[in-house]
Amino acid sequence: MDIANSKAPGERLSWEDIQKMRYSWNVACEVLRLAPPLQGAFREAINDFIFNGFSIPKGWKLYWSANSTHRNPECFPEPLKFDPTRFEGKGPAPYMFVPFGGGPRTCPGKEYARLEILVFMHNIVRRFKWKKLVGDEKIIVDPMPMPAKGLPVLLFPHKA
Ligand code: HEM
Repeated sequence: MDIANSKAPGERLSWEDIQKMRYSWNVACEVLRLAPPLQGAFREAINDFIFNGFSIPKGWKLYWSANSTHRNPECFPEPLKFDPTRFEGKGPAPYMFVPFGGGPRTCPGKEYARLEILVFMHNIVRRFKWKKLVGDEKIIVDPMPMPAKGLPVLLFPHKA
């Protein structure tokens, strides 16, 4: 809220403001951890190798899963608990938090997505209070996670 409160009505966010929105981004990361938009992707083994005692032959198709990595208690203790503080300080070790993939094929739109998410969060908090119309709405995966009923909300504009 520090950034939201520092802006005059109608004043736009600057790039510097975006860099300071650490807490908002930690919240967004925790959402991306529990409901990664892309569940994972395929790779092809370019060599024979052994992983966790399994022998993987060259040419096999492999699936890396963001979802199972993000819910692995060795990576994230109490994995089902929503806790944005996990991303404070250095945050998770490399390749434990992979909503945008990792390595040479990491999502090239990652920074643009971060910008869009933070600008959206800023504007919705700044302009509205809201009330969810479906209390315990489930998330369905088809193939991307989405609220089962489309997340209907009532928006209440703040008074100017
Ligand atoms: C929250 C938003 C987004 C998420 C969670 C996301 C996630 C991902 C993931 C997991 C991959 C696969 C990485 C891999 O195979 O290792 C990917 C690839 C890709 N993403 Fe995104 N993405 C997002 C937004 C965007 C945006 C905004 C753009 C473009 C403006 C974009 C463009 C791409 C492209 C072109 C690839 C293919 C890269 C390659 O194969 O080399 N993404 N994304």
